[in-house]
Amino acid sequence: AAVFNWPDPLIDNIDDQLYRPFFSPVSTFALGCGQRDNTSIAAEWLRIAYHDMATHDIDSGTGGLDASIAYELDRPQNIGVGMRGTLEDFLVSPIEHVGMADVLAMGAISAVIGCGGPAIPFRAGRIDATEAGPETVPEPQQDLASHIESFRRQGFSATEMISLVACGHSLGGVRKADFPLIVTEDEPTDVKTFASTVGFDNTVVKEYLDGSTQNVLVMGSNVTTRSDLRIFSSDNNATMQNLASPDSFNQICGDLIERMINTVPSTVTLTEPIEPLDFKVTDTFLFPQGGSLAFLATLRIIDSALNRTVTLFWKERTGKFCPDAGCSSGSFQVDSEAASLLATLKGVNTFKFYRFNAAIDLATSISHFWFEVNNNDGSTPLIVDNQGKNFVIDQDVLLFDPRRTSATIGGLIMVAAVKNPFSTAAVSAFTTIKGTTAVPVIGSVTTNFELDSSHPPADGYTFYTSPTSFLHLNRLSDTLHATVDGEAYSVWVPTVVGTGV
Ligand code: HEM
Repeated sequence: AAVFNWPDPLIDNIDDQLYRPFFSPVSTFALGCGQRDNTSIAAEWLRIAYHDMATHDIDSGTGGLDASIAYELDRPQNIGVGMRGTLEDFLVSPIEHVGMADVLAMGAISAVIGCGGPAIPFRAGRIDATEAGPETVPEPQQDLASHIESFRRQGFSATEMISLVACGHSLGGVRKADFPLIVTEDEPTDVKTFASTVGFDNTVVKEYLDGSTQNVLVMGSNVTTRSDLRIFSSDNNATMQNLASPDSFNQICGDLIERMINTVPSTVTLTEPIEPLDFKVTDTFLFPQGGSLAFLATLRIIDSALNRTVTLFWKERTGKFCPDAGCSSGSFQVDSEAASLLATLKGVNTFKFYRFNAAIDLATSISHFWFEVNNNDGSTPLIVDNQGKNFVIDQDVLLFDPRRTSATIGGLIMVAAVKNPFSTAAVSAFTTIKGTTAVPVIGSVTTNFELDSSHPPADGYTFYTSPTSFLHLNRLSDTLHATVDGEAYSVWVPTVVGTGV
């Protein structure tokens, strides 16, 4: 599994989206296989992942799951309200380090488990395309040879094609409004579902084999568009027979959908699978306050029956202030939070958040920190120190100041603290901003900060603030950058609400 070397905004954020419910639509909207548009949210999420991936060309190594679908929505092959609807579901989910392509891939995993299917490992690191890919999504009126060639180009054999289509068509169905030549006028429903059950299971296979299927791509009156029939029967039903066992259906579909979401351009390298982290440092803030440096930090631990105490330790950046064992502070608050469905499928039900608020000596500052976790059961306390490397604070010159930052009706007024600049520092924020319903693609903007007239210099720091023209309301994440006395600094600001943290 992927190792979390703090700070790592990519793994940090993905872990939150996958394993903390209510952090992101990704882990919540598709729960319970909830219905929408006469089919399910999950069906819409799974279909878009396939269509986005279907631009892959194994021969040239181009295309794949890269969110190019956002530029391809006007094509007939991508017709359907679910496509735009899904991108709208996810408008709030990307950040600077996590693109829409990773979000679509997480969505596919959530769709499958939300409807009772298998848990699929998630690897991160997809890169969003900046333009449309080729028009290579298979369509129902094409012949079998074209479909075999489409799937070959996407990286799947003819047998895998049969399985992947059966897996995908376990969910949802075909809309009359979008496909009037397939779901014809005489059909009583607006959506003709592929199977008689809503969940992610092999009903679509069983009903095909026993002849009771209502799948309109198998038995619809329009023979030209019976693509599922041509595909399913292309090896005399051998693959469909194999999928008739629920276990092999789950196994094969889990593996193939995993390969589907991991189909990316050859220039992209994905991380190892991201499992729930045993120990995760989160919500760290360092800023000058009342004669010292306030240091807020949280250690998230997978909950167990143990009655733990956790202590934060740190060492000075310059000079001597702390005892040899390090300065220390106990947690002031412990919160519990239920884990997401995906986490529970991996045996993790609850997280505990040990929160710290330490006052750091201003003159000697802080260079690194670590934690001691005591299970209070006689065992040796565990040291949590970023795999032996410590949690290193790389600089204290440019800091994000959450307490001087304020939320107004117009959005966030961000404040950065710069340590003792000899000359005026050039401070700016690189802000990732939400796409819109019309253009569901994330963007970014760089904003120069101004000397903060409402916060005079204090504790050896000078404050800079975002101008009122700052695009606050659409912000997804920020990195602050500054040039201070000729040196460049940056600080990653995780998505937080403005005041007081
Ligand atoms: C030859 C290949 C395929 C063809 C011709 C095809 C065709 C179609 C058509 C015409 C629809 C109806 C869409 C709508 O009305 O909104 C549909 C729905 C769907 N397809 Fe496919 N499909 C293919 C492969 C796949 C694959 C490989 C997957 C995923 C692994 C997939 C997943 C879905 C899902 C989940 C839906 C339901 C969407 C909803 O209810 O909103 N399809 N497909």
